Amino acid sequence: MDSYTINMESNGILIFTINRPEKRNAVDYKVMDGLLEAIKLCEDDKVKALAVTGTGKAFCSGGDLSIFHGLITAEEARGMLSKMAGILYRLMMLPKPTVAVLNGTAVGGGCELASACDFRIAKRGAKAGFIQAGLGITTGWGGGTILLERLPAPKALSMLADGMILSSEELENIGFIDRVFDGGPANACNAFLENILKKDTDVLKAYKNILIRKWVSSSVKERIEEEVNQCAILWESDAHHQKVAEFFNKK
Ligand SMILES: CC[C@@H](C(=O)O)C(=O)SCCNC(=O)CCNC(=O)[C@H](O)C(C)(C)COP(=O)(O)OP(=O)(O)OC[C@H]1O[C@@H](n2cnc3c(N)ncnc32)[C@H](O)[C@@H]1OP(=O)(O)O
Repeated sequence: MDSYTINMESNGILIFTINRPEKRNAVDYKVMDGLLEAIKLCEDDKVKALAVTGTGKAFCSGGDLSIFHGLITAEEARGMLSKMAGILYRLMMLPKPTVAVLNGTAVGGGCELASACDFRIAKRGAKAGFIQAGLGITTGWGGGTILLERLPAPKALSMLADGMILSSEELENIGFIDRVFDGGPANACNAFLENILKKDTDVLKAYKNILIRKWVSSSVKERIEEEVNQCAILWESDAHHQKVAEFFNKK
């Protein structure tokens, strides 16, 4: 089974779907490469917007712990964190509208992936939370820096530091989710983007470029690199490795 699919819809939406439902769509290196492939495909003028979603009952459960648990030292973790942070930076800076379609649960790095998109819509009943703090680390893919660009600081900081998993309605109240939908993710995504898709691609790019210029001038890239380093240092702590071991021992 492929770890991801990429589909071009006739209305101009390129849909990237993580297809690892048996691991709740955890991100491994193949998924990272798939995201890069989708970002590259967005250079085509036919693509007006990018949607990111997941198969099954989860959107994304963050990094694949069965693989990344093997990264012990800060140096080992830094390579993986830095790779995904670079991808999320490119996703954030994509000069086209992007939407994360939360078909279900998003935790940890799954929330970082969602944050890197311009918009987030969630199926009613979906839950999401930046659970990293409870694992003895911070966000390590740049998601903390990105979230602080999306939400007012107190809201972003409470999501990050509380590390709570919130309901779709709570996430909408806090401003993390732009719309809660009922029914299928594909229809919801089309409906959410309907008016945007009617506009000229150059207009959409111009608006996105206003944001991109702001992020470049406020050194988002450098701030993300600092976040990666900070997380790498916490990663090698016994507290972190113990928490991950506890997740697997719960079975
Ligand atoms: C590493 C990068 C870092 C960052 O920088 O942000 C992070 O992402 S830290 C966060 C890492 N993620 C987690 O800690 C989440 C772990 N998963 C869960 O808490 C739960 O699975 C869930 C996402 C809330 C879903 O719960 P539920 O629907 O009840 O499913 P199960 O728990 O029974 O899981 C089913 C199946 O999937 C495997 N699984 C789930 N998440 C991951 C993961 N992140 N990595 C690897 N495998 C994962 C889980 O082990 C189960 O497998 P089986 O027992 O073999 O069926």
